[in-house]
Amino acid sequence: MRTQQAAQVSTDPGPAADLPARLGNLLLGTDSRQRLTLTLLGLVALVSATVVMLLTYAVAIGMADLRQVALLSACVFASIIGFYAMIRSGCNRRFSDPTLAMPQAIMAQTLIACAYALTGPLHGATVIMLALVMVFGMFSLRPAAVRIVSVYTVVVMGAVIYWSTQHQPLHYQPQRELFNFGLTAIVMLAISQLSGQLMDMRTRLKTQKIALEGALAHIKEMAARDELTGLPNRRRMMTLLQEHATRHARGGPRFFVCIIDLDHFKHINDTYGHAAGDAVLRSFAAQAQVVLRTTDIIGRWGGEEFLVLLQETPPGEPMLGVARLRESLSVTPASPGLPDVRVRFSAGFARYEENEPIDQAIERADRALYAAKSAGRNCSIVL
Ligand SMILES: Nc1nc2c(ncn2[C@@H]2O[C@H](COP(=O)(O)OP(=O)(O)OP(=O)(O)O)[C@@H](O)[C@H]2O)c(=O)[nH]1
Repeated sequence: MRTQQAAQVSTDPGPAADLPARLGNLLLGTDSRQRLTLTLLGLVALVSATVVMLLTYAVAIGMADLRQVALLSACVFASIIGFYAMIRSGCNRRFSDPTLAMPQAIMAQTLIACAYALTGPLHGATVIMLALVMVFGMFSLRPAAVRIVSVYTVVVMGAVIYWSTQHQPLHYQPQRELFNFGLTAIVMLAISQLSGQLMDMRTRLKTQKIALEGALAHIKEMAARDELTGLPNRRRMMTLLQEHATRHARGGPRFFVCIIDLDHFKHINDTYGHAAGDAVLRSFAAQAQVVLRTTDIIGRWGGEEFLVLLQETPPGEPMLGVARLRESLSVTPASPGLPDVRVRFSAGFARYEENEPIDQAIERADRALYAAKSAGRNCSIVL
C-alpha cells in the first residue's frame, strides 16, 4: 500500500475569507493530494456530463429511449457520487493507487460504450470520448494500467458494437461498425504506446532533475569552499560575518574577528617549493579545525592568511583557542613532508562593536595583525 503524505493546503482562508475558498475547502478538503484526486474525478464528471447531455439530446430528437437514458444517467451520477464519497472520506487511501484513476477510467469507458449503443444515429460522436478518457489516463495511470484500460475498452466496444449491429441494424450497419471498431482498436493501441513513451520521458526528466539538483548543490559547495584547504573561502566568511553582525544587532552573542598570517611563509615556499607550501597550508587548516572550539569558524582569507570568527562565549574565551593553536603548532610538524619545520603565526584580534559595519572590524583586526608582525611576529594583539 502506498503511503500518503498529508500535505496540507491552507485550511483557514482568514477573516476576510472569500466564499469560494471556503467552499473549495468544504468540497475538496484541505489535503493537497486528495484535492488533486478530486480534481481528476471532476474531469471524469465533466466527460460523463457531456455524454449525458448527448444522450439527452438524442432523447429530445427521438433517437434514444428516455427510460434507458434516464437509467444510464442515474448510474453515472451514482458512481460519481460514490467515488466522491470514497475520496472525501479518505477510504481511497486504503488502495495501492489512492487516485482511483483506473476504476474511474473503467467506469467512464463503460458509460461511453453504453452511450454508444443508446444514441442510434448519433453514436459516432461518442467514440471521441473514449480517446479523451485515455488521454486523461495517460497522465494519471502507469503504462501497464493504460494497457489494461485500453484492452478493456476494445473488448467492451467489440461486444457493444456486435450487440448493436444485431439489435439495431438500421443505425449500426456492420461494415461501418467494423470500421469504427478498427479505429477504436488503433487509437487504443496508439495511446498505450504513447503512454509508455510518456512514462520514459517523465522518468528521464526526473533523473535529470535529481542530477541537476546534485550538481547545483555541488557548485554551491564549491563556490563557498577554498579548494586547497577545504575551509570556507573569503566570500563565505564575509557572508558568515555579516550574518553574525545581524544576529548581534538583534541581541545575539558578541564575536571577535581574528586574522592569522603565517610567519615567513615565503621562506617555506622558497626553501621547499610551492607544493610543500601548499601542504603546509593544508596541515595548518586541518590542525586549526581540530584545536579551535567547534563554535569558532576558520576560513581561508587569501594566500597564507586565515580569518577566524570567534564567539565570545564566555567573555575572554575567544583568545584561548588561538593560543592553544599556537601551542599545538609549536610541537607539530608543519606538514607530513616537513617533520622538522614548525609553523608560527601572527594574529590580530578585533572585538565586533555594536552596530559597526563589518568591514570596520576586519580593518581593525588587520591593523592588529600588522602590529603583531611589527612586534616581532609569533604573537597576538587585540585592538
Ligand atoms: N604554496 C603556496 N604559497 C602561497 C599561496 N598563497 C600565497 N602564497 C605565498 O605566500 C607567501 C607570502 O609571502 P609574504 O607576503 O612575503 O609573507 P611572509 O613570507 O609570510 O612574511 P610575513 O607575513 O611578513 O611573516 C608568498 O611567497 C606567496 O607566494 C598558496 O596558495 N600556496
